[in-house]
Amino acid sequence: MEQSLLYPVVNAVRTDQKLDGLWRFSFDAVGVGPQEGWAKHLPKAVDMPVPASFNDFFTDKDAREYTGDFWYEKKFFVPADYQGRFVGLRFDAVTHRATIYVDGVKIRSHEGGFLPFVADVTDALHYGEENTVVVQGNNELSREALPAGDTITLKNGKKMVRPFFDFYNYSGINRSVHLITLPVERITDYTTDFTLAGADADVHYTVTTTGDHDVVAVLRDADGQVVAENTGKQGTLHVTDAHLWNVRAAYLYTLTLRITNDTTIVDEYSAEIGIRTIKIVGTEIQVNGQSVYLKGFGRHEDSPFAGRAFDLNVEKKDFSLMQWSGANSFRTSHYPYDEQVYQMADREGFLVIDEVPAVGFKMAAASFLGGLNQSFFKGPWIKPLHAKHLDQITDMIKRDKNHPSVFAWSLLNEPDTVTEESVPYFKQIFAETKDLDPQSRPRTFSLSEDDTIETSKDLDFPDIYLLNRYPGWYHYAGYQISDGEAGLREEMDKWAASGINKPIVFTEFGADTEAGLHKLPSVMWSEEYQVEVLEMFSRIFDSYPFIKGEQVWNFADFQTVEGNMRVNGNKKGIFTRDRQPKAAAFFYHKRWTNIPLDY
Ligand SMILES: CCC[C@@H]1NC[C@@H](O)[C@H](O)[C@H]1C(=O)O
Repeated sequence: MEQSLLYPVVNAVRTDQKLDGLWRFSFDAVGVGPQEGWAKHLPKAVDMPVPASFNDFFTDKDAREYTGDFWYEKKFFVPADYQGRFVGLRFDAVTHRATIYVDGVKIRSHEGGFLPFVADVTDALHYGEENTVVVQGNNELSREALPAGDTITLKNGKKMVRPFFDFYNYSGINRSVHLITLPVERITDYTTDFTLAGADADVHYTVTTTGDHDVVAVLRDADGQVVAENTGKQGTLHVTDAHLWNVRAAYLYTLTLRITNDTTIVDEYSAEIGIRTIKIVGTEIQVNGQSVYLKGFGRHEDSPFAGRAFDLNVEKKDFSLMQWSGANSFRTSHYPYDEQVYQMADREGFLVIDEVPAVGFKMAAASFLGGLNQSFFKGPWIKPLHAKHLDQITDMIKRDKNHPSVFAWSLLNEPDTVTEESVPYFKQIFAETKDLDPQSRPRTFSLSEDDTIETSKDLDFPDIYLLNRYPGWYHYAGYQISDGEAGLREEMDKWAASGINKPIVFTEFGADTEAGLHKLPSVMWSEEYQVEVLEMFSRIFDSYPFIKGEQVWNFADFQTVEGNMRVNGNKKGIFTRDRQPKAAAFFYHKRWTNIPLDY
């Protein structure tokens, strides 16, 4: 668990310099790096952009599919006047694990390819001189790490991953690297929670610091006017006539936390916050006491050239298309996204299901890829896996807890929940994560086709049921789709008869579609057929009042491993990978712009 995951800011007492750009890069297939001194300097290297996945820059398959250790190096100057401050290198994400060296000195390691970590380099730097940072990365998969998979060795000695999940194992320094300096006595974390009282609101806050000086909290409205302030490392800011943050009607205040020593500012941290409440009331998802219906997408951080890298240009385009489609929500399938995504969602009033990469926890997927056919939760890998799973849930909530857009935490995607062995695992992880979120937002996970109201052993745990269902594609497809609709209606009737008192959100449904393929009457893979599948699901969503959301799979076509069921990736996108609309995009533009928020 990281000590601080505050997003870097620049002010009178904090600095943030991005080290993005071209780094030196080298594979290390035979693992000679450590003994050959690569921690100090890479003997030979190519230029590699950061942030970016390295895979798609290469033209030879050994390089694109490379599995194992890889090394990055960057020289950076450290001003003399940084001495006496905390100096850190913040990696927004290195996939899947990394060890950091400065001038040959090992600083730390980190496991988890989709969450940030800070290397404290304060005592390792040469101040007033140029320094060298080296990153030893690794992208192997295993059953005891997230996301789950296998790494095999081919007869030619080369390693290869076999993911138990359906997105390409893009690897590298996928998000920005920051050189940050902070005061020695500083703010390391803060929490916010809200209560509404008529037109007023109370902002309950706590602040964690490294010292004993007190903290002043100041809240400003969108016009920069102070609306409340309080002294104390915890307290309540009372806001008269509060302007609430609402779905697709965002309003953001600025919370400024300051450590002062008489007149001097020791440290200061400001962030945008949205005053809103999230509650599950029976089968309703309520924002500020109003029921909301989720319209939107499962997504991926995925685009041509830079792979899984965060790209602000792509993100801006994606939000523009989501707004055009009439969406109001998305799931960060299947891993926490770059912090800037949540900042955009805060500003645009989107609701976000925030998900950790606990994907592939189902041997069926492995057997689909030629793995074992046993209960995933019975394997010897479960103990080390659980530790990493808990660590990544903890850091995801620590990092994202103050975003008004985040309304639920998804702790797994499509795990095996039909075996008795899964129950103790779920019981433990849900118990351990119960109090991590000061706002006690719903915790959930998605249920695959196998995990129904009759077969799943773990239905007591989630606060919302997320269903991933594929009649019309993986079964009852083509001309048999009418059986698929009948079957899903039968399942929904069973949920209805069960007296469930929790909301259901469909977080995956759809059909692979080759853009530009048209057929009358339709056939599978045609744009016309994708619309028929989505129309079928829409009829069902409109038939059951406890269905409180539809997040179609997927926003855009995305890269996967190669396979006889993938045509250069997963083509279930409503948009193509270069973000052009298929017919289904116009279907949703029409459907969602005519569905009211409290549908
Ligand atoms: C039947 C499982 C469906 C599966 N669910 C997880 C997603 O990450 C995949 O992309 C999706 C698919 O195969 O399209």
